[in-house]
Amino acid sequence: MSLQELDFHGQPALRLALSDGSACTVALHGAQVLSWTTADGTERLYLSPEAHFDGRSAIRGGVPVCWPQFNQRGPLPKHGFVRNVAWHAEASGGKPDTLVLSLHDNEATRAIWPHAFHAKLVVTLAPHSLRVALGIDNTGGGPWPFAAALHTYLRVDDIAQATLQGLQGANRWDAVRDDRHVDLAPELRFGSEFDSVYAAPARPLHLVQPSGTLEIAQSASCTETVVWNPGPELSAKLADLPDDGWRHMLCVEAARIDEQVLLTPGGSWQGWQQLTVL
Ligand SMILES: O=P(O)(O)OC[C@H]1O[C@@H](O)[C@H](O)[C@@H](O)[C@@H]1O
Repeated sequence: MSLQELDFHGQPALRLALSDGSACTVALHGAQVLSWTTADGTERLYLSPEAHFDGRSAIRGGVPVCWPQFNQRGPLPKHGFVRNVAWHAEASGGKPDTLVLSLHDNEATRAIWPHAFHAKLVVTLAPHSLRVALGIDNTGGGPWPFAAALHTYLRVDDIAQATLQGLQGANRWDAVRDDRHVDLAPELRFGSEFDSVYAAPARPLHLVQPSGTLEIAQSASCTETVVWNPGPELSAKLADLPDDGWRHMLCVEAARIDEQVLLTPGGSWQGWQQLTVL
């Protein structure tokens, strides 16, 4: 087990490694997990080779934390502001397999969103799994609502050969077509822009590829699962993604969107996503 501070493309980051050889790297900027490798050396997360590491922009890849707003559903910057600011490393309370990052409201956050909060991201590494948990405390004097998402970019060998299973029967809002329906497909395949918000099923999803299967579980407090792949046209338009980036990634996000959380003073909320290599 080892914990190392490092410079990752000019950004301060922490790297946690287990004795079996698995490791994860988390940037303080956005408390963003940027890499997760299992003992066999396989990278499980997608990080764009054209991502911006300027200490302001959201980093394209890994696990961006979207809070307190999802996407453009509100007046705040897209996906909220915590992915655009530096968090702090905290002691992990004697848990050597865990990284803890923390963000308290400050002058800069209150200029964007006038509320007192403490956000905590707890990243727990095990030989075949990675768990990312977002905790939110209301440290102010009044209640406020929020949405949230752990916007995970999963690395895929070839999107044409990947399927996502477990969403059959789930209510879906297809954002590309602005269409609501129950998804009847036994498995999802990808080839063009895919952007949908699903009512999260109770059971984990499976990302199935010829090289193996990844199980994706999330807390019941995350009531939606977002599935996003930009496809070739949007990929070509996104400055921080290579034109063929869409072939190597699939975002499967543990989210809380439609019914926002209303957190009262002193109240706490937690949401998590767990990835397990089967
Ligand atoms: O480019 P951003 O701000 O990181 O957002 C990426 C995507 O994030 C997804 O969660 C949304 O469903 C998409 O609509 C959005 O395009």
